Amino acid sequence: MIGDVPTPPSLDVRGVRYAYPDGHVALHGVDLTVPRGDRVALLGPNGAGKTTLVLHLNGILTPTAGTVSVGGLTISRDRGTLAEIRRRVGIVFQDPDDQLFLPTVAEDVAFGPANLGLRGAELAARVDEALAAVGMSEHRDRAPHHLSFGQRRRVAVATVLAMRPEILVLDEPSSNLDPAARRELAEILRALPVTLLMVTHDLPYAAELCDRSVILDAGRVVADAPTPEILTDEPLLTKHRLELPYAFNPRPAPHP
Ligand SMILES: Nc1ncnc2c1ncn2[C@@H]1O[C@H](COP(=O)(O)OP(=O)(O)OP(=O)(O)O)[C@@H](O)[C@H]1O
Repeated sequence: MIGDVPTPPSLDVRGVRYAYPDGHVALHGVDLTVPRGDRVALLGPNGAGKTTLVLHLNGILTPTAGTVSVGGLTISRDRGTLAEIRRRVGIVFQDPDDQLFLPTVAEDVAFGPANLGLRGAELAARVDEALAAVGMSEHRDRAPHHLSFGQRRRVAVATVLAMRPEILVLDEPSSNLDPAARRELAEILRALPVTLLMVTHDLPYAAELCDRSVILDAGRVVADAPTPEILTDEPLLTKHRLELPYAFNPRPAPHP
């Protein structure tokens, strides 16, 4: 019966190994499953392989061994499959200016769904929905380069949301934001009803947004546990060059 078919995970990475052309092995058999609706932080020191893993999630890199599936669809070099994977995996890169290149905010947000063939009212609805989700509706007719960095990052998130992705992948979403913009973005991300994988060095951000954290080090998953458990394991953090800011409490008291 159709009702009994289990929902495939949003992301299923199985035994992914990757060697760069110069022979450097950046991933040594990574397994990572993210069920639909989960929010996972991907932590790890510089050079751990986080970016290399992210570049596998929409087929920019092809694993030397292993598989990556998104919502049950396994990535292959087939053009139709790759196009569908790129719709399903919304990656927000660290520099919003890599994702914004049209004269207005609304045009940038419309670009992806228009490429999917959406037009007219359907396209307009996608743009409205994505801009509303990141609180940027009133800036729709402005030039992206006239916005603040924090606003540009929110628009970059909207360009990806407009594709209605299966999973939203964020690379260092809190980097270069001032404290207010950092908090505003956290509130926006918390309210989004999407599966989320967030690469970050900002451990309090992981604690705020993700129930679960995974540590990658030297191309291997070395920990995968509830975020409060990871952030209170000082030997684990030290071993993998992760540091909490002074006076941060990873287990805040519940609200009365
Ligand atoms: N094009 C490349 N050719 C060869 N080796 C590379 C290439 N890109 C990255 N590497 C190496 O692969 C390893 C993983 O790099 P990666 O950028 O994925 O790490 P990261 O965890 O994202 O680091 P960071 O936190 O600094 O962004 C590193 O040892 C890096 O030097």
